[in-house]
Amino acid sequence: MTALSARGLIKEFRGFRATNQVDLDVQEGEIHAIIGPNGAGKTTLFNLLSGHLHPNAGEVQLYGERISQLPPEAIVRKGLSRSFQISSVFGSLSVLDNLLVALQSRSNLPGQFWRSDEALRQYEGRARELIDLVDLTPLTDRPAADLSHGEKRHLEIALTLTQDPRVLLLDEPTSGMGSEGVARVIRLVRQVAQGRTVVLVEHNMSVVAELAHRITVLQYGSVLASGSYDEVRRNPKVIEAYLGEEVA
Ligand SMILES: Nc1ncnc2c1ncn2[C@@H]1O[C@H](COP(=O)(O)OP(=O)(O)OP(=O)(O)O)[C@@H](O)[C@H]1O
Repeated sequence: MTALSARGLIKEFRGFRATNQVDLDVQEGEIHAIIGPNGAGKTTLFNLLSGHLHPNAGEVQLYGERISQLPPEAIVRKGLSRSFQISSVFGSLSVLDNLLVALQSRSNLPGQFWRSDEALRQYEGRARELIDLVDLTPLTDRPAADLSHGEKRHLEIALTLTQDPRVLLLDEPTSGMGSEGVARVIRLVRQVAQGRTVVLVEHNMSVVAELAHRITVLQYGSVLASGSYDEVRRNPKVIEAYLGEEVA
C-alpha cells in the first residue's frame, strides 16, 4: 500500500524552480531516503510533503487523500509529522516537560495549551515511555538546553512521536554527529520505524545504506533516480551527480 505519494510537484521561488515535476512513492512500512547534492531541493520537497510549503502545481497524497493544500497542523492530525534540522525544543523546560507540553498540545484545543501541572501529569506515563525509547532516561529532569547536540536530536524525534504519526519525516537526523551518535540514531530510526513509514533526508551515505529500503535521488529539483541502495549507487547519472562525493 502506498503511504505517501507525490505527482508532478513543482515549487518555484521567484521564478527559480526548486522542485521540478517530482513524483514520489513511499510504501507503507518502508524507510525511504531522499538524497542529493547540496541545493538539490531535498528540504523544499520535505516542506511540500509536510505542508510547510504549498506547490505551484502537482499534488501530495497521504493514504490516497490529497493533503497538498492543507496547513501543516491539519496534515499532522492526518498522521504525518516531521522533525526539523533546526532544534524545536524549549531549552528552559526539562526533557520531561518538553514532552508533556507536546503531548498536551496534541490533545487539547489551542486555548487550553498552558494548563495546570496537574493536568499535564496525565501524560506523564506516555512521556516517560518516549524518553526511554530515545535513550534519554538519565536526562529526564534536565533542562533541554543542557543536552548535547545529539541528545537534542533524540529529544526532537521523541517530540515528533508525541503526534503518533503513521508517517514520520526526519530531516537529517544525524547532522553534526560523530560516529557514536550516528550509530545511536541508526538504532533509534530502526526502532521508531517499526509499525511506521519513515522518510528521511540524509547526507551520510553509510546511514542511507544501513537504513533505507528505497532511495530517491534529487538533482536540480528533479528526480534523477530511484530504487534500492544498490540500484541507485550503480546508476551512472547518480555517480556523475556525486562526482567528488562518496556514494559507494
Ligand atoms: N525560500 C526560498 N527562496 C528562494 N530560494 C529558495 C528558497 N528555499 C530554497 N531555495 C533554493 O532552492 C534550491 C533548493 O534548496 P533546498 O534547501 O531545498 O536544497 P537541499 O537539497 O535541501 O540543500 P542542502 O543539502 O544544502 O540542505 C536552492 O537553490 C535554494 O537556494
